[in-house]
Amino acid sequence: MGSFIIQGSKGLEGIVDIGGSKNAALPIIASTVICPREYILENIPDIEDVKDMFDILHTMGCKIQYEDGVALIDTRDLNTFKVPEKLVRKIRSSIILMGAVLQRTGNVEIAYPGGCEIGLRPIDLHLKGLRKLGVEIVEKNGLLIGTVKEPEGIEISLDYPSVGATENIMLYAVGVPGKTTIYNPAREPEIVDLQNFLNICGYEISGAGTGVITIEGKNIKSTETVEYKIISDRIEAGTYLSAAASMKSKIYIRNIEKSHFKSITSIYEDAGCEIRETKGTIVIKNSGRLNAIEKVTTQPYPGFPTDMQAQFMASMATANGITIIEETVFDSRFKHVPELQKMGANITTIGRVAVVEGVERLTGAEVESKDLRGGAALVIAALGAEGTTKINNIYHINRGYEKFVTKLQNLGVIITEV
Ligand SMILES: CC(=O)N[C@H]1[C@@H](OP(=O)(O)OP(=O)(O)OC[C@H]2O[C@@H](n3ccc(=O)[nH]c3=O)[C@H](O)[C@@H]2O)O[C@H](CO)[C@@H](O)[C@@H]1O
Ligand SMILES: C=C(OP(=O)(O)O)C(=O)O
Repeated sequence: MGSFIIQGSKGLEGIVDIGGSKNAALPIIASTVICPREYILENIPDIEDVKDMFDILHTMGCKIQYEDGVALIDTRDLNTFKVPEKLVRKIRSSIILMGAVLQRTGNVEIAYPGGCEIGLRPIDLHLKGLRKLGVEIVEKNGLLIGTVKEPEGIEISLDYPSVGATENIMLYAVGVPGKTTIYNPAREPEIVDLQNFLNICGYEISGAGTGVITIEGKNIKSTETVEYKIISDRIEAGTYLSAAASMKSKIYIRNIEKSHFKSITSIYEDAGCEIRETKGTIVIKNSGRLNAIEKVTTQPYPGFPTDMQAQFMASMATANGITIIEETVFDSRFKHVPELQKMGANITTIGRVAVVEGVERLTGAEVESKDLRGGAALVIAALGAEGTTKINNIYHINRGYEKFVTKLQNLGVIITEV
């Protein structure tokens, strides 16, 4: 599964270029199956999850070429409504194919999805939404079998602003006759990107990023090639920001949309970092030990993202004072805590609350990455630790970070992948 070996250092310096957003690219790639045509997608990150999504589409008959961040996808020869089970179980976004394949073929056969093990992660809201839109769904031998029966636009109110459920409903509803309205949808920038992409394809969606999304069902006949550029990854940007903030550093983070991660930058400013923005670039400077933040609670967008909780915790592990971190989005997202403790962090958890008492410095140790962001948190902890850290099981990290080793090396980090 591979390991990173990281030498603790005194600080980061240099420039890092942020790649395309994992959580925007995956549903957009999935949505190319809805309409049989060719697509040219730019800024697709070179990460394991994207490779798995390509494998799924390829297995279903689509043609894919990928080079230098550009994917050419041809979905005209999709030849099945059965989504390959093994691959579906590897990644989270595979479930979005449920809505997309149903819209294309009227049927779907799909397993429960994989992704980070950070809690229960049910898909009841996805299924409830699709059923309301006229899809019959039964479960057989662990597979979900969906058939379009009476498609009709309707009002759907989500009990929770689930990212995946919002996307799945959008992908199916684009071609459902009539008007579908989603109340309390997820408002993440990745949902706005999905709306923008679908509208360029010719569909009619409005309201993404607000509390109501409206979809006018349309039957697209166009075969014209669609070109689209994916937004940059706010969580990747936030991860480099956390890394720089954890030590005496000055780095330039390029290719970002600052408005997408205000909740992250404002917390690091409160902790004592200097953050400036010029067009598309952030300069972050930290000249001393961070100040602890009294309390941070993860929330759906525009709140502080759960996907930054672990990295933030790693920063606060050496801050001056006590930080309380509450995880409200997922029920089991503290698997990095015992690993940080092995490095000398003083963290206590009570249910979904972690109390982090900053220590002067962490020490290198052999630790294990249990999930994507927890793994990134261990890298951040290792950067400022005394001595060498070995992080095992880095598969999880490579699922979501493009050229992680090279980008860190460019910032002066001594890191090798073995
Ligand atoms: C590939 C992708 O885009 N992944 C992101 C997506 O995951 P994902 O789409 O899985 O996250 P959701 O927003 O759906 O989940 C948020 C919460 O809602 C619950 N829930 C969700 C659906 C459902 O049917 N029933 C239910 O109870 C989940 O268990 C969880 O507690 O959004 C999360 C929240 O921002 C991010 O951490 C993930 O990085
Ligand atoms: C939880 C994450 O990913 P996924 O939903 O793909 O497991 C993440 O990106 O932090």
